[in-house]
Amino acid sequence: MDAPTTTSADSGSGGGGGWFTPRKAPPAGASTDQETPSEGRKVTPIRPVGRPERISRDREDTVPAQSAAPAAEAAPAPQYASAAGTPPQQPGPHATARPHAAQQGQGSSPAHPPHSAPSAQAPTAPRAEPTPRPAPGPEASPDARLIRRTLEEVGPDADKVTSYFYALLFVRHPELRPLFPASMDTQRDRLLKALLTAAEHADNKSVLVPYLKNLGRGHRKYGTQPEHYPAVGECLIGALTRYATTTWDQETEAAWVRTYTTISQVMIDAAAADELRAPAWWYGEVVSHDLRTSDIAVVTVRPDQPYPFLAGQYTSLETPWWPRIWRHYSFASAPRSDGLLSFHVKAVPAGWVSNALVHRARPGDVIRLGPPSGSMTVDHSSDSGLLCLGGGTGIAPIKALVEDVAEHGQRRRVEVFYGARTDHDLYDIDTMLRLQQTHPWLAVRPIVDQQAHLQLPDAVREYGPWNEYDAYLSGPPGMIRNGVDALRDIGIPVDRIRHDSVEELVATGN
Ligand SMILES: NC(=O)C1=CN([C@@H]2O[C@H](COP(=O)(O)OP(=O)(O)OC[C@H]3O[C@@H](n4cnc5c(N)ncnc54)[C@H](O)[C@@H]3O)[C@@H](O)[C@H]2O)C=CC1
Repeated sequence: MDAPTTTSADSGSGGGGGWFTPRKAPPAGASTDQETPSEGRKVTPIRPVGRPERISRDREDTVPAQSAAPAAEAAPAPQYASAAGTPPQQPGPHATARPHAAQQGQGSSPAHPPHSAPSAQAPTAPRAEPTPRPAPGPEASPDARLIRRTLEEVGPDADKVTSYFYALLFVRHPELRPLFPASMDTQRDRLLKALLTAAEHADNKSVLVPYLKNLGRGHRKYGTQPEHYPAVGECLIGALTRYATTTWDQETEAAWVRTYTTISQVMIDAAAADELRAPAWWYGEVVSHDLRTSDIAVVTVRPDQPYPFLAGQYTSLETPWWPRIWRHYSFASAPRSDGLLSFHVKAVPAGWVSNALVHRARPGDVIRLGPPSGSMTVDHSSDSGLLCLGGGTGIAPIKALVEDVAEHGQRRRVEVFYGARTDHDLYDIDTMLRLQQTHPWLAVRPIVDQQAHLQLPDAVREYGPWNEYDAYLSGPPGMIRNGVDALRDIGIPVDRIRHDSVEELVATGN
């Protein structure tokens, strides 16, 4: 599924001098346009580069409840937490728990941005728990060591670096500002964070390259073009120059330029290869909207063209009411013969997209879909059982996995633990029990916190043995974190534990 990209690991590595110049011209006719089914293509707001595909699912970034429009600069608190404490993860919204990884400033501080720049004090990325930065090992390359030294210095000023970076970007390249969401609060540090994370792991090519390819492909929907990358890189260096005052020197700058050049080339190549075979986005017309509880809806859409994906994967959605704000949701069904796609959406307090999808979307509305992503998929060459933990709306991809096993006609044991806080929150239990009735190899066990007096992961310990099972976890970050611990405790090897990556490449040690 990966694009046959050139990773260009050494592109631009001939020295820290020149800036990266995109190898490929922007694809001819590759417009950033969007079309509505009836209106033809029109210009789509784009986002230049570098938002990590952080899984937010229905736990999306939020906006102050009173905001009528996403214009305020006050930052909402994104809710998706990092999986600190879990093993390093493969980048991508799904990861196994395998313990692997997962500016031409030239010393001069750029001019201060005007005060209208994004506030430095606003909360930025989800940082539910700090993830310690891995110390550069003795085998770290000289560039990696310099980069980590910079990151260590700017770490305490992360918010300021973020604000300064965007201020620079928008002051120096005002033409890029309309390409970002009107309010930058929910997303503003994703770009920088992705770049810094990638740079930090520059030595770990086996993890980094797939991560960047995915990032590059995912950025097609924003309309990212190769010529945006130098602008971003320039401002990245500008921001680092300003805040890494004691460690920044020519050598460090050269290391950053080389690393950023490599990062951007991998992303550009991946996007270009993807362009040959898939659209940058799909339109999806809402064909049904089933309000299951006061805050959970099952939304089914019909894509405007075939949408290939695998059970267990997820996509990103943009509603017409909040342009350029994308949120991730898992496919709640295996691919269907009628091509329809379903999503389970929980409206979270002050969540922009989730509230729109739950409370506003109606049949006939048209949303946009990004490409499918994630690798929490079933290995059909194996006959191991599947132990699935689905917490809350995290049951959505688990249901898709069950359907996938059913369609492949195998008789593998599938044990689903469906966790919820109250009975009422088991909004999809009827579907799951129907599946259980149909398939003798399937067991579904609802675990309600209030009744069981224990949380979902602990309930699993009371059953088993699980040593012949592959484990799949889907739900809130805390559940995944505790679930991984619980499953490892009961002897499931970490390379058989699969779950959505709560934050790529940020887990300890990757
Ligand atoms: N909608 C979708 O397509 C998908 C959503 N998700 C994620 O699933 C989550 C669903 O949220 P809600 O429905 O509000 O779930 P919730 O907060 O009500 O929790 C659901 C279950 O997880 C357990 N749990 C929660 N925190 C735990 C912890 N710290 N340790 C152990 N167990 C814990 C609870 O006991 C409960 O059984 C969101 O974070 C969402 O991002 C994940 C994959 C797909």
